[in-house]
Amino acid sequence: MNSGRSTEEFTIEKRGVLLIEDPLLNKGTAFTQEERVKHGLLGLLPPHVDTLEEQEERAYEAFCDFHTDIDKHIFLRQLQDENETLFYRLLLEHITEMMPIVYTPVVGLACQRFSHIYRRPRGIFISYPERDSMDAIFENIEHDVDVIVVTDGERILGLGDQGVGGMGIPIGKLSLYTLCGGVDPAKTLPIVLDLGTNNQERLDDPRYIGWRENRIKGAEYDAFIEQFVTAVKKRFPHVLLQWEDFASVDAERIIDKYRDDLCTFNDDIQGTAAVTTGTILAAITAAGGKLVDQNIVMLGAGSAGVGICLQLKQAMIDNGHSEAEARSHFYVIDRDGLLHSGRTDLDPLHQKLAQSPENLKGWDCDVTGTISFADVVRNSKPGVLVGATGQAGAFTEEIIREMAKHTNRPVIFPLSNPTSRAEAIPSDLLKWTDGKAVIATGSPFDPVEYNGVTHYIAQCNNSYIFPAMGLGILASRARRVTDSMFMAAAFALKETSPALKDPAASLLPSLTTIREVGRKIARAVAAAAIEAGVADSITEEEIDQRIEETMWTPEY
Ligand SMILES: NC(=O)c1ccc[n+]([C@@H]2O[C@H](COP(=O)([O-])OP(=O)(O)OC[C@H]3O[C@@H](n4cnc5c(N)ncnc54)[C@H](O)[C@@H]3O)[C@@H](O)[C@H]2O)c1
Ligand SMILES: O=C(O)C[C@H](O)C(=O)O
Ligand SMILES: [Mn+2]
Repeated sequence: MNSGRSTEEFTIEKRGVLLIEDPLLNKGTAFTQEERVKHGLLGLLPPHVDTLEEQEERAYEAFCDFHTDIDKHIFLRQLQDENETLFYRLLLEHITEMMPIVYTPVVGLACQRFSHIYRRPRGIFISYPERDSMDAIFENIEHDVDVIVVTDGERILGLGDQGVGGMGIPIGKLSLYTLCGGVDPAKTLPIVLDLGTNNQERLDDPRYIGWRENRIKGAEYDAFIEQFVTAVKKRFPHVLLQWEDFASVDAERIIDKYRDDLCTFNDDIQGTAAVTTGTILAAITAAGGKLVDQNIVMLGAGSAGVGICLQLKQAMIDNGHSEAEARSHFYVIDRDGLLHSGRTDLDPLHQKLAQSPENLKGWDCDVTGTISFADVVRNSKPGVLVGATGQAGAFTEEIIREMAKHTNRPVIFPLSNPTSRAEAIPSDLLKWTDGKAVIATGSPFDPVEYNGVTHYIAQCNNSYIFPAMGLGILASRARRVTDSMFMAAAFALKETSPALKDPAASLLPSLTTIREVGRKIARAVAAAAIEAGVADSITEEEIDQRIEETMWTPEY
């Protein structure tokens, strides 16, 4: 196991104040007397020598003294910038309480308030006017990097364009790479591409610390991305590059262009698809059903919605169904209603999910024009309903009651983040379905009591996938990221579902077991990478050994 890092290795160069100011090396009050003498720390620290446990207890006490989520977030981010070992130890001890503070939903607020709560830099900022200095920017990063998460800040959760404030997302996602996937924090790099913002509130804010211009789009945008990918490949040829929270049209174009060019994936498309496929499979299996017997309604046809449906469709095809047969089970709805082949406005990607007119015969509405969400639910009688719209309240009482009329265990996933953007809240869904709904949400929700029964709400968030994906990729040294690796991750996740053993349990395992779940998914991902020929062949034992070697644990 890769635990802590040896002070010996690093302190050759860093002594005294510089050592204490490096969050990757700092131990604060836990530097031993011997280390204090050796590394020029005498007098720079109070006399008592703490253990990591004592430091963690003090930090937790301080955390509890903050009463708002944003203050708690600021405290934890500061701790991360002071002492990463302590930060991760604290998070591991209190993962259920603290993950929502460093990640979804509070990270959304932190992005909105980024320019106001800013303390010190982390990662790299590449702004449009500095586009010709990318190589110089990367040269300023002196350490090895295994994983980059990059955003351009245009679609931050369901909160829209946050410009440079989007940096909160790569920082939060990489914290989870370490917390959940055991990736060494010293080998991670958050990046924001600052191509301006069209958010007028940010542009008008005197505190805004991004490039104060409207967004660059079109050919200039594509040229900038090309420069970025070229610079990444030059400086870190083997890095895993994760794209996060780009506007749908850019997200899809970018991943299509670069997926065979370096080790890369888009989390909103592929990570979300895998977690949702795994969770839906768990829900259906727990209810004794089969995927191919389900009609699936997807509200929202952006990165997440399309990614999810394409992976589920592939899972049906892998199970022996024809493409047309598999497609007939999906009812995907965008702002203009159901995607169907009678529509002339569908791009090639959406055409892959368009319903054929034959399948709409006998519907009680006009099927030649706009077919609404209500029309679709009433006529298709879905067993599964997923929301990825970013629109709070999009799952109305009327529609949910209609769905519940036709199925015993309606599977309902309002996946939009943060909490304020959920398509419906679990307590309403249980009320409207008289306790029958099987629920998973994108943001965390407390368990709900309904008629004396406690319902545990799974958090169907790509956080169950991307950290484990990273671990599997690093352990197998995969050179590319294939769809088959995401399919393997989805099936491995499904196998960890507590609901498979106890239908009353949550669909997804508790966060307290996340590192164990991550190991299982990583094993499956590594095996799939070898199978796909994008990693060199090694035995299962070697995979396990590499996973343990890669896993970093917060210890001094
Ligand atoms: N739980 C997770 O792991 C997870 C992962 C990715 C995205 N998300 C969430 O999903 C939401 C969407 O993300 P995305 O990347 O797909 O964004 P996106 O902008 O690519 O897609 C949203 C789509 O929803 C459509 N839409 C909006 N309102 C609608 C309505 N009333 N009816 C039908 N369609 C409507 C939009 O036209 C757009 O196509 C966000 O809130 C995001 O936070 C959750
Ligand atoms: O960030 C999250 O919580 C999940 C997802 O990537 C999103 O964009 O909503
Ligand atoms: Mn995202």
